[in-house]
Amino acid sequence: MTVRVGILGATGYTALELLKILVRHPEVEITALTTRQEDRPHISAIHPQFHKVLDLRLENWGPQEVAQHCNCVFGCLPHAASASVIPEFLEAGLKVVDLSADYRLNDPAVYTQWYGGDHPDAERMKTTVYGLPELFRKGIAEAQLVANPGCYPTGVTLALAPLLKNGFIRADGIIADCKSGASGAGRTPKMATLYPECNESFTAYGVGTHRHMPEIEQNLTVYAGKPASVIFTPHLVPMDRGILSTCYALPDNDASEKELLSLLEETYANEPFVRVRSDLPATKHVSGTNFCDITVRRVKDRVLTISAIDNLVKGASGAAVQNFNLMYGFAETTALL
Ligand SMILES: NC(=O)C1=CN([C@@H]2O[C@H](COP(=O)(O)OP(=O)(O)OC[C@H]3O[C@@H](n4cnc5c(N)ncnc54)[C@H](OP(=O)(O)O)[C@@H]3O)[C@@H](O)[C@H]2O)C=CC1
Ligand SMILES: CC(=O)N[C@@H](CCC(=O)OP(=O)(O)O)C(=O)O
Repeated sequence: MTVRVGILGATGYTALELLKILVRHPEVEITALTTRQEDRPHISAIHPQFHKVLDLRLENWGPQEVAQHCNCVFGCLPHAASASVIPEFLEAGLKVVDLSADYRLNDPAVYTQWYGGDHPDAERMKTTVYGLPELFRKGIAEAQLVANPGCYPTGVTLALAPLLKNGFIRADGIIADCKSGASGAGRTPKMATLYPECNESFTAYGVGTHRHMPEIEQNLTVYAGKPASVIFTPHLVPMDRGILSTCYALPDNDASEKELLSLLEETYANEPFVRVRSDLPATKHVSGTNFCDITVRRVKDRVLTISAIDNLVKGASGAAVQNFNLMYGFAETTALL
């Protein structure tokens, strides 16, 4: 079965990473790439990586034109822009993997608090499946719309959720200290990620105000069944890609470091994309891959987790293809290993 696939916002970084994966996917034909540009640029003019690989032009198409060419779309648009078009694709019968944050939270009041304004599609957001297969696989296969997780929440949630669910850490007092490469901010120019601003510099941002804080709390609360409270602080690191997350939690039992590690190993024993390690993860070890590497340590009166992902792969486009594979009944690892 060949799925005709479209990518919305094809000039950006997550789209570039999706294309790299999808051109190798045996069950995919890429049939639509969209941009707001009017001049129908060839894909190789936007992403020169695809010279002699993909012969397709980007189109300034609306949902109806895209729907005529596709069975499935990946939404690589900014927040809000995504929710303004996704309902039309769903009504036209397409499947959608949305990489934006628009359908990740399931409480419209929390959305309003963190994103401002009312959600334009509030009823749908309440029930949209959150696409982190390792913890919420049930439901993805049957879903028409999957909300792909945020990059920071992916690394933090995979590390902490099993420890919380199994009573190894407390739900209060969790700290997530995370560092991201600049591609996390997208290709659309922003002051903070201009080369002279971020090169040879290292800064925190969004302290106490970042929208991934409620997403992390929602994930932990839903998975563990305990209301979790997390202080999340992101940092911008002068590297292209990768996220390293160091989390600090209060223990809820007397488990040794070995027992903590064993729990994570057992939880993820059959997961192709989570590697529980006794040594320390690094962004270089996962760069360009769909892996999340995790370790856990017991230091004084705290449990520490350290996890590494590539923000553009397991934190975005790799996870999106993992979800796509589940939605279409393909082997979950297709085009990803
Ligand atoms: N970068 C990352 O690591 C991650 C990103 N995400 C999310 O994925 C989505 C895409 O991110 P990314 O690829 O990095 O972003 P980019 O800034 O690289 O690309 C965004 C794309 O959206 C299009 N676009 C921008 N503004 C609008 C608008 N108002 N209406 C319609 N189209 C618009 C642009 O296309 P054009 O200008 O050609 O029209 C561009 O191709 C975002 O929601 C982001 O938050 C999620 C996880 C990780
Ligand atoms: C370095 C950097 O700027 N990172 C982005 C994370 C983007 C992302 O993954 O998430 P969303 O899809 O929720 O936007 C940020 O902090 O906004």
